[in-house]
Amino acid sequence: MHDFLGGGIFNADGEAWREQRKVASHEFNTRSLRDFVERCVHDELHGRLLPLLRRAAASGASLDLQDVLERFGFDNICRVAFDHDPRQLPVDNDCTAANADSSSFADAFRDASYLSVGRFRYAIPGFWKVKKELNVGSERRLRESVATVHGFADRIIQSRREEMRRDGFEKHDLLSLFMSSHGAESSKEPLRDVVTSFLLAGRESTSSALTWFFWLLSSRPDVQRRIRDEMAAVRARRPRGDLAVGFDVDELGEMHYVHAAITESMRLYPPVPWNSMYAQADDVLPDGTAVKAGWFVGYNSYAMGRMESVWGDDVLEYRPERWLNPADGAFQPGSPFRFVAFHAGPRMCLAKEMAYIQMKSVVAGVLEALDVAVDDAYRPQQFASLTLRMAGGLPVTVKPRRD
Ligand code: HEM
Repeated sequence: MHDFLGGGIFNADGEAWREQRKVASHEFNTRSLRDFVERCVHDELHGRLLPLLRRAAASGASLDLQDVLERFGFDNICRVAFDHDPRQLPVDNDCTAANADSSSFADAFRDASYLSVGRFRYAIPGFWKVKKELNVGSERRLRESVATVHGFADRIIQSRREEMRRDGFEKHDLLSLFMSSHGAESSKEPLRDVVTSFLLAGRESTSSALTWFFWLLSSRPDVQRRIRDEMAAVRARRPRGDLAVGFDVDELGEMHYVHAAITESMRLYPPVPWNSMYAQADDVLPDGTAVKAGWFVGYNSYAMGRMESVWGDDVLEYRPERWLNPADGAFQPGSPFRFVAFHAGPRMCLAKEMAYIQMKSVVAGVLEALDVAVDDAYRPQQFASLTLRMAGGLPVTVKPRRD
């Protein structure tokens, strides 16, 4: 993975990492970034995703919802991360609109992440190092993919530098925010690592969460009903004559049941199903377990979300209500050390709120207009790369909403 991310801002050591995380954490929480994220999600949802689903509804054609959501996620994160539009979702049926440079970047990015993870799957650990030395097979393909990704990121950084020299720090995307706090002329490699770190973190995470969510929902009309009732109640609170399309961030914040339904789905199907950390120095965990320098420490969010001792007898049941306060129906998050889908502690996901804005917008936008059906007999096979995906995708049919 390190070859792919390079030193990675989030892989830096000790003090340097703490400082970088502080800057990033501040930027992720600025109002201007929140507004920018809201705008990007709104454009991609109402300009591309919903029109594409409506076209599928009109033609009756089945489509792979996982693929569609991954394209949506990639377009979206590229805009948020560096204000670039790779156009992986077609606009008005025009598939040729996808930018060719961006498409080869998207393919290379996907290949690089799968091939990097593949290094952990060898029967002889470390065998990939031999292949890397000889530059053969998967290691040769990985080197080529990484070169494509780096070349693309370098072009983005170069053009942003030129824009900034010309127009000043005008933009609100993450790369621009980083360049403005670190200096636009700082060396290319750390900035390239910023771009790849953000893409890696944001590319498949929300699409994985949404794919499993829509599959679960397809067999739970009761949950779908409650989501639609909540959306209708939020709309009803709008001032008369306010016909704005979609929901803004404040309205999404009022949707406690939608929040619970998505969270409950991630408990059972966490987008990052396992994770591991490398100890740079001897350490002791809070429960007294000693960890030696050079050890890997892993945790399995998928297994933790299914432990009876943590969640109770109904652990395998999809029950959004477990996240709601029975008194007022408000979402109650609980400890991040219990629900670890976003990790917990100092390395917790920086973009959790941003991810929820994106996911809740999609859920509300789709369910307000459409019915999404999955064949009852369909049993998705899990495929864990960096994220938990469905091996054969999620074939769905879409219809205009009936009720
Ligand atoms: C449902 C969606 C998401 C889930 C479940 C999720 C989960 C996670 C997890 C488990 C980590 C810890 C990884 C590790 O330490 O190895 C993480 C870190 C991170 N995530 Fe997310 N993530 C999501 C969406 C996003 C999005 C959309 C972004 C946008 C860029 C993002 C940005 C980050 C960043 C920058 C980190 C690194 C934090 C650090 O190491 O200090 N995530 N995320």
